[in-house]
Amino acid sequence: MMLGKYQLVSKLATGGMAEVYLARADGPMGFTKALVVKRILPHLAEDPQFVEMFIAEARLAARLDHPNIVQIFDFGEADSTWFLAMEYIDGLNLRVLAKRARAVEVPLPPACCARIIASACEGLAFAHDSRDPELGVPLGLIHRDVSPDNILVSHQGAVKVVDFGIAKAADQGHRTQTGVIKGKLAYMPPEQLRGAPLDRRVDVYALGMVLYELLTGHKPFDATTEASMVQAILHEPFIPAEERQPDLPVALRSILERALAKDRDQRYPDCRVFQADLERFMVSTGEPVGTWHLAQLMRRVAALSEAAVTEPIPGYTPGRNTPAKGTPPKGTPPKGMPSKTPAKGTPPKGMPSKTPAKGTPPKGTPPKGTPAKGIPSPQEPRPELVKSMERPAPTIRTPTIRIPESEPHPEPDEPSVRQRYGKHLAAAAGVAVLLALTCVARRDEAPSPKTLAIHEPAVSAPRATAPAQQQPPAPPQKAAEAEPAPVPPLEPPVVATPAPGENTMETPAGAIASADPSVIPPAQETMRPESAPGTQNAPGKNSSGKKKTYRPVNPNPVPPINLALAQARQNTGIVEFRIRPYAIVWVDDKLIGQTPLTPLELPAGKHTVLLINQEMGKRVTLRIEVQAGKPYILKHNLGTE
Ligand SMILES: Nc1ncnc2c1ncn2[C@@H]1O[C@H](COP(=O)(O)OP(=O)(O)OP(=O)(O)O)[C@@H](O)[C@H]1O
Repeated sequence: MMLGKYQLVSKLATGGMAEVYLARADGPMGFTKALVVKRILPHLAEDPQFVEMFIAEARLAARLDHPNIVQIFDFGEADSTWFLAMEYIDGLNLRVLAKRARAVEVPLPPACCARIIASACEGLAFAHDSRDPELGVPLGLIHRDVSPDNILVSHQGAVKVVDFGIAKAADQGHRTQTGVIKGKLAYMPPEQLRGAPLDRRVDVYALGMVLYELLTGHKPFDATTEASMVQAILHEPFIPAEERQPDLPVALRSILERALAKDRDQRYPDCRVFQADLERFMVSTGEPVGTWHLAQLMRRVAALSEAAVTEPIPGYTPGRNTPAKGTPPKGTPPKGMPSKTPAKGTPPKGMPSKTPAKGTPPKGTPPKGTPAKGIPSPQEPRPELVKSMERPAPTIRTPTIRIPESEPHPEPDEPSVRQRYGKHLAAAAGVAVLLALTCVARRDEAPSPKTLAIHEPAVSAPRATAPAQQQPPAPPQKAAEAEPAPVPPLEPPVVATPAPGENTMETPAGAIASADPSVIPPAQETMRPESAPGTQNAPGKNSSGKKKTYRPVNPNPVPPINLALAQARQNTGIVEFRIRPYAIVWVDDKLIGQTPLTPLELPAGKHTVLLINQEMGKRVTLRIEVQAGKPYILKHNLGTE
């Protein structure tokens, strides 16, 4: 789906007033860029107050250029709604990070928690100190909605504050309704609940709440209702963090006491002073804790989460018992699982994608919670890269491609349906009350090397694959360990004659499927490398030695793979992706799109394919080698990972 000039690839989250999408911008000469597009929820797009708030976010956030604040690229109106385009953060928000860490029993080290909050302090302090570029006067900008959802940690360990949606500059005070509470209740200091004028200390308090949660895994109050939460924030002392976490360093207890003081005069006066205390604590530990350490933490959590999710689930029935997004199945032993190769780099560079096949889920609407109907059971075969060609090929060869490690990959956040504590405080006699509030995964060590079996498709006519389908696939990891050989090129392709209604994605290893037209998307385009026809270039490079770029080919209608091949250039091959149940596909760090996709034209040579299924918590890296003039079908069942 397009929004303005942006291709929306998949939804990352639905917030209180907007939807957040992973998106891609395509430019001339194959230029592409992955980014995030945030657009006002349809039912709010006609509400002038929300539109104004959204536009205010754009105006304010666009002024902020700081490493700890998500950068805004663009802002505009399209399809009767407003949107923001911003930097894509390849990582997790703190809510998800803490949840996943808990699920796999990876403690968040106090020093790492301090590092995260100190970095967020730095970003917020920058915002607080920002000045009008023309007048030079302080803007009086405060965030007012700091929460674990609005602080992101990238896989590279960068900490970024997002969502200045309700940020308010001092000079905009007249535009804000008196008594309206915005932000998330649990993170609001007393003065915000009382509807008092706010200053930067509101963000100090909220950050203190986030720190408390990171350190203890709990909120400082045990309130179960909004009213009791308000009561507790206003009048009750918070539960001492050491009661929740007895071994909490004393210095951090003191820091929490000061950050969470009900009386803001007793609180840190600003985020810089707060940050300074956190930095002192980190220094006192005698160990450095920086970006690299956060990246390590992210990798560990991601790796264990992935391992947990991929553990065979007793009684698992695809389509019914699918574990929650990013949540390891109950009973999965989290300890002792192998850690995975660290993620490195950021994949977000995109390239044009394709149109979904008939009868397949549309882009941006991945199946919720459960795999698509017909997903193979976990016992079913490992991924296959199956070549195809329009002739029967009765024999099967299974050379393997070793996949030495996982590559960095984006791990889109879990879609969150959060409550927006939106509205209406009735402030009365010092006690305000309330509220109509609503709206709402690498490898540290060498992982088991993955092997991608490349089968010379033994495909005869429509249904010649039955015997092979009954064979369980050989464990590819073992094969890889035994054969750490260089990646072999793929064999000449074979395309099977389709059988009506056949879905070949479950075909076991060694058996090539048929090229069922129903799974070949009638997409609008494939990709073609920007290199001179007929030239043989180094893998990943064009004839001038520069990094390859890609451009869409085959305008409407898009041919099936064999036709795409016929139109391909001499030094390229065609790869079709058949991924179960679906995945966001990156090739060579370029975002392709979400399956189903039309066949992709790739330069001959080796390529890295990254498959991400956020709902299943899966991030799989595959290495493939493409030969010029040949079509391939990359089959992978994430359900059997
Ligand atoms: N630039 C980004 N890169 C990656 N993920 C992002 C980005 N911006 C937002 N997200 C994801 O989307 C979620 C919601 O974002 P955001 O808080 O900006 O939306 P919102 O609609 O303003 O939500 P709310 O107003 O309810 O706080 C974040 O928690 C994060 O997981």
